[in-house]
Amino acid sequence: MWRVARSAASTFRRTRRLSTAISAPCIVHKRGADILHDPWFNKDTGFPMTERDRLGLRGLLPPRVISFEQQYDRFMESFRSLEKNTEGQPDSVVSLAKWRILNRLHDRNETLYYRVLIDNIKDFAPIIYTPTVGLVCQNYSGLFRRPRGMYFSAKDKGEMMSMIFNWPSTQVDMIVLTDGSRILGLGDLGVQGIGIPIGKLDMYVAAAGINPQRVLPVMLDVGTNNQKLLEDRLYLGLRQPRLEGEEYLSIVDEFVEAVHARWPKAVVQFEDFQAKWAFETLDRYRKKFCMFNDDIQGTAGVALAGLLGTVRAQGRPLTDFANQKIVVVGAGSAGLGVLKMALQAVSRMTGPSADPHFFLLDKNGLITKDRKDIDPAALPFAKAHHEIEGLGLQEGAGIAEVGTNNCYLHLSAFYAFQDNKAGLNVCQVKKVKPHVLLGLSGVGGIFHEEVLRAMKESDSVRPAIFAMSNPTNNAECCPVDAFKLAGEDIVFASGSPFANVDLGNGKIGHVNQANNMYLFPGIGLGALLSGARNISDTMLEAAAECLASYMSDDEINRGILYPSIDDIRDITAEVGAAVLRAAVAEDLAEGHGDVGVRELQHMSKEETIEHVRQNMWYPVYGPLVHE
Ligand SMILES: NC(=O)C1=CN([C@@H]2O[C@H](COP(=O)(O)OP(=O)(O)OC[C@H]3O[C@@H](n4cnc5c(N)ncnc54)[C@H](O)[C@@H]3O)[C@@H](O)[C@H]2O)C=CC1
Ligand SMILES: CC(=O)C(=O)O
Ligand SMILES: [Mg+2]
Repeated sequence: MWRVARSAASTFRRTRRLSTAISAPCIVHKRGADILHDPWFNKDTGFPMTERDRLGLRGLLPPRVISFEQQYDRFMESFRSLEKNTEGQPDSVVSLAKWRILNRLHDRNETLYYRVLIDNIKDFAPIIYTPTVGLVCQNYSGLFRRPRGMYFSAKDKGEMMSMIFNWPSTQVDMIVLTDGSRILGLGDLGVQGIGIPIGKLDMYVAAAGINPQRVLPVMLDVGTNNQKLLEDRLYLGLRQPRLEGEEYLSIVDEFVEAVHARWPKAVVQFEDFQAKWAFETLDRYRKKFCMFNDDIQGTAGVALAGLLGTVRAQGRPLTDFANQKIVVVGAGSAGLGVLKMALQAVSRMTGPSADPHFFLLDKNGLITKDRKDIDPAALPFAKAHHEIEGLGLQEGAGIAEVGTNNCYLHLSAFYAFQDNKAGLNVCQVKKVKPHVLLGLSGVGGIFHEEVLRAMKESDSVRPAIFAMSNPTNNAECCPVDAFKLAGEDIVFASGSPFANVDLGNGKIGHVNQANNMYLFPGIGLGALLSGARNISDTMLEAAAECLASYMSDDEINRGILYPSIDDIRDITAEVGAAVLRAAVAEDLAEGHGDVGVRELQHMSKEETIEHVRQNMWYPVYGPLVHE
């Protein structure tokens, strides 16, 4: 089941470029300046003379034709000089300046934008995705110049079925939807959360090769409970408290039905909903539509793949996963999603009477069966009295009012945090001696010095620390401190990117990025190309298994749990194929385009991967033909 082999991945990017160098003509319904102002078709100075004649562009551009490669180089030169010119300025200023220059290109010329994004994904993902996207959302109303995506608000009730036809593209394959209620670890950002669907869909184009003309970022604005935003005169969303209960659900229902009516085969990804609505909407729609919740389900698969990797890194057989003591800090949509999938994995390994060693904490500390008003979703992971009394633990152990006084990157800041002894009760880590400490709390710096030092006493020869909260400032700890305080042998992963740590003597502490970006593009693409009626647990497990088995033993031994982001298209092709095959095997597939189910059924695994690759869009200037 858990294959350990690397595909012929590294050759993929090169061959893909060659194979798409000649692209099919694209029909445009516009002429002249309208084309120049349409980022889907615009080539700027790259329009050849024949096209300038055909499309009424002669005279609207300077006479010299500049090649795609020259345009690419010119953009990269501008980007590099911006980097140079902003040297020494605060990180937030530099990050926003980089986001602006990329966003301007996105607004003007999508082909060039996606080419620079794909070719420089390692440098640009932190700008269009976490962490900078968080800053962009926080400053959205001020940064706003042009709309992107669609906005459905509580004031649009009864109108959504007609509004959906305002979207200019005839076909939509992927939709990412948020209500802005829990944006990364930044809380309720109301309409400003639209930056997240935009960033996620940029990753879909870059990683899964979804055609950018077929993606739709959506904001469902049902109000906000963020007082600061409600009082901000520039705030662009509805100035009203969030809708609740049936009122809220009726808005989501109406939107989902409108989408389904126009694009019945579109895959809908729910993103960054507060936990109660994340679970409720997943439950409500997952059997009716082809949808998934990325924070619950995508994160779970990525975390599980990483957790299985840590078992391999300990030199243990994968079945030893059932014996791992895992402390999860954060019992929201992400933390519960991870534990649910981990429990399923243990059950597959040991049978239905599985008794995993999971400990779950939320802001009120350790969750036990004594908890009053326990969240039903947390109940399967709540500890019974007899399970913890021997450890000297009790309900709420580790309870503390944790300030969100963020302390990252610099050890001195962490030490400052120690003055506030609140936070994760170090005794728990000392008493449990976990193999894995995994944070999905959204609370920056909560894995403070004492906690990290206590991980040295872990029962594992290779303890793992996953500080998965985003963006950077909300990470539970930074890798420099983790390697310094918990020991050089740890395996480390964070949700947002950090640099590897130089441990001296030529040794490197590898920093993994445990982010759902390694799975959601493949889940969406596999679901789309299979034409799945819905996205089942088996399809999600197939995605996680594929990621878990992608890394070689040598990489795992070096603490490398996930592929480089440079290989994101390759891993996405494999994950997409695994999801597609699972959909076919489960009889959920209906086929896509002119490839029917029977054809999908007859594809070998390698043929499926190749089929997925061949269906990835790649940015080149194709000939434009006026209708
Ligand atoms: N790396 C990745 O791929 C992903 C990371 N995340 C990150 O995970 C974080 C949480 O996301 P959700 O679960 O959706 O949020 P959520 O709001 O649903 O859950 C947060 C949980 O943390 C708990 N918590 C808050 N303060 C705490 C404290 N001091 N000690 C212990 N627990 C505490 C809360 O009680 C709650 O159970 C966010 O920062 C998000 O960015 C989420 C999804 C994917
Ligand atoms: C990565 C992601 O989905 C989150 O932090 O919410
Ligand atoms: Mg998310």
